[in-house]
Amino acid sequence: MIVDDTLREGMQAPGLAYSREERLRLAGLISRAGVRSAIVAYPPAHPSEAEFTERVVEMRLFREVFGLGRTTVQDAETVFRTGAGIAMHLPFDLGHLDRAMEAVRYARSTGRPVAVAVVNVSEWSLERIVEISKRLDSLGVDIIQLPDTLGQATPGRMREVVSAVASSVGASVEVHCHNDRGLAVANTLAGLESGAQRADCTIMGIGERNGIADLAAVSDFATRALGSDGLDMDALAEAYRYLASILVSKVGETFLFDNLPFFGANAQKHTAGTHAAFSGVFRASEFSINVYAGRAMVEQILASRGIGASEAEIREVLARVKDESARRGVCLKVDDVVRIAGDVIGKGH
Ligand SMILES: CC(=O)SCCNC(=O)CCNC(=O)[C@H](O)C(C)(C)COP(=O)(O)OP(=O)(O)OC[C@H]1O[C@@H](n2cnc3c(N)ncnc32)[C@H](O)[C@@H]1OP(=O)(O)O
Ligand SMILES: O=C(O)CCC(=O)C(=O)O
Repeated sequence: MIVDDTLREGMQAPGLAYSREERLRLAGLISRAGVRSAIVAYPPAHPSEAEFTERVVEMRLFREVFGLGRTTVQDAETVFRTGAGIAMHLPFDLGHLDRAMEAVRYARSTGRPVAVAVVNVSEWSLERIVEISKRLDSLGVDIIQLPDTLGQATPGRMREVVSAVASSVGASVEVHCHNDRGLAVANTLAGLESGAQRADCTIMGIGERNGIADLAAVSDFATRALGSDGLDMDALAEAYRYLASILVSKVGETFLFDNLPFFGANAQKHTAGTHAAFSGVFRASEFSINVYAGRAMVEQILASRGIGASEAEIREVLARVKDESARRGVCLKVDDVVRIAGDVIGKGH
């Protein structure tokens, strides 16, 4: 099954933030193409994300709607309140696995569908991935997602990981492959051939850094080779055209080159706040700033400009950055963060 991630992962593409109207129109076009499952937003990031998720649930655009959050009880509650299924990602280190499992247990207790991402499958040992997957399976999660978060896997590695997990669990297996080495589609297809029933994809393959697997390519393969229900390609083409127009107007034509593996600059940019917080795993020091920013990202941006701020000031700057990005439906620049910091820090003196 194709799982659309354009509405959530897509908003991690460098330079992109949707307005509410753009995002709703895009959701309608994706639904009209016949996509049945979608991860639509990250509700714990900002009230606008929760509100959008609620709206998509109410509109019944997809058979399954998921909101994403961390493996914490608080994030699971926030997603639960939207009416959506609860998708959660593990942290990028394995220090607090028991706490993460408690949050998964809580999510399961709500009765909603639960998907959990065992992140970073190109980096962790096969034994560890299988062990964690079995623990998740014993808690009764519906979907175990296997993301190649850093985009470093090969098709052989995805085959190995997916076969090992799929043969050890009863849950459905979903793949989510990043494109840093240009292998997102190949790795996703390798996952589908090895026992994954579900694949996360985005229109034009957009997403964090230079994105994930392209939806049309994966859908075409799934239809031809695996006998999946096909999508309406004419309707899908309209969604592609619409997203291309958003990208050109908001990011500019440079996006085309910047998003290439190897040569483009996007592979060195982060949008996800949680990535900036794990700087030992994610090394980029350039940021695309929207509602997905976090405290660590703001702190790093201010430090790069030699601006010191207290914890409370950083939180206040972050809240204003997110509000402004959501209100204007655009990404902010580093200079905007500095301007906002000037207001916040100035106010306190
Ligand atoms: C693999 C993926 O790409 S999954 C998608 C990730 N997407 C995003 O991160 C976008 C949305 N993110 C956000 O809006 C923000 O990062 C928030 C709301 C989640 C958190 O914001 P902040 O509280 O300001 O924290 P910040 O982003 O700086 O750091 C993330 C915090 O979450 C913690 N964390 C990250 N992942 C997890 C997890 N799975 N379970 C528990 N804690 C986690 C980090 O350790 C860090 O904690 P700390 O603040 O105690 O250091
Ligand atoms: O859990 C998810 O749906 C997303 C995970 C993800 O984006 C990643 O690990 O790259």
